[in-house]
Amino acid sequence: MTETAVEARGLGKRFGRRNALDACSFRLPAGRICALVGPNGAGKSTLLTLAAGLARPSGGELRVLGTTPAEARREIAYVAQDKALFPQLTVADTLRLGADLNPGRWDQAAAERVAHGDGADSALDPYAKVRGLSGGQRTRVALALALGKRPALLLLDEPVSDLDPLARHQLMGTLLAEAAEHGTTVVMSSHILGELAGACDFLLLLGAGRVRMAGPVDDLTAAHRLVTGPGGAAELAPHTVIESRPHGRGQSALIRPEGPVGPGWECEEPSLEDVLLAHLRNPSAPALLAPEATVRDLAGAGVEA
Ligand SMILES: Nc1ncnc2c1ncn2[C@@H]1O[C@H](COP(=O)(O)OP(=O)(O)OP(=O)(O)O)[C@@H](O)[C@H]1O
Repeated sequence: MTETAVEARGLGKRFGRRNALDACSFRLPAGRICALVGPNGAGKSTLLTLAAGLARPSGGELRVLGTTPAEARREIAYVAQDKALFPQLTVADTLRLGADLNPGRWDQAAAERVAHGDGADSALDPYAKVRGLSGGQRTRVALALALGKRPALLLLDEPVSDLDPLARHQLMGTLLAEAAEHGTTVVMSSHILGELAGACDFLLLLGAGRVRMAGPVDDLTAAHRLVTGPGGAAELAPHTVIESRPHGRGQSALIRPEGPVGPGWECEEPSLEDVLLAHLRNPSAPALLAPEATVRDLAGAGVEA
């Protein structure tokens, strides 16, 4: 097994004159559960499509599981936003198709756990046709197909947006268990920031097609401080200020400290959601790549970080 699940070097994808991805360089170590975050149009789905081998980059390079996405396809499962399924098949037939398409690696028990959940209330009728299922139920069938394949890399495009809270909770638990037991790498795009913190240990934040932040969640939150104090914004000038706003008679800010913060400022470590919201509100904040997310010998590759 390679120690790097996904590695992008100067990756670009253009649609006409628009850059959906532009000079993206980052590394995702294997076995991580990576949240892929960014505003609408940031390039998340484009990146997942390239990683799944369903489109080709316009520039740069993308390596998946140590090879090209096309070569790695057997090891990859991808659930797109539109959850493409055969509407005329039943749930049971869909899972049987998954077994037929993945001989020697299909895990029926894992697929059924995802499709039917824990509670009797949420269990899907195996004889129900896909076309008669609700959006969230279809999502569960698509996720069951993906997890039943026992992929080394699981790419999920907004998997939780239409799941009920119990199904979301179960899915997050399943992903954590898969990563722990089988070393599966998961990349999951989502706008539901509050739910990512518990499940994801790695983050990739995109903005306007560029990498704005990448690295282990703990390292990224530890690199920031939420500060509140009576001073003016000028007092924070030595630090990288991601976002600053008036707070009572003083100031409250999210910063990347470049040394000790002056006296009088209350300092605390922010949550992942605090860090993400501040970066989303300030698209021009300087990018941050943790060492673990940095492509090795990038200079040798002639690519800008
Ligand atoms: N097939 C396509 N043809 C033309 N432009 C496209 C195509 N796919 C994506 N784009 C453009 O590329 C940019 C990135 O789109 P993408 O779907 O990757 O964003 P996203 O981060 O997944 O957004 P969202 O959060 O809304 O799902 C957008 O400006 C979009 O309009």
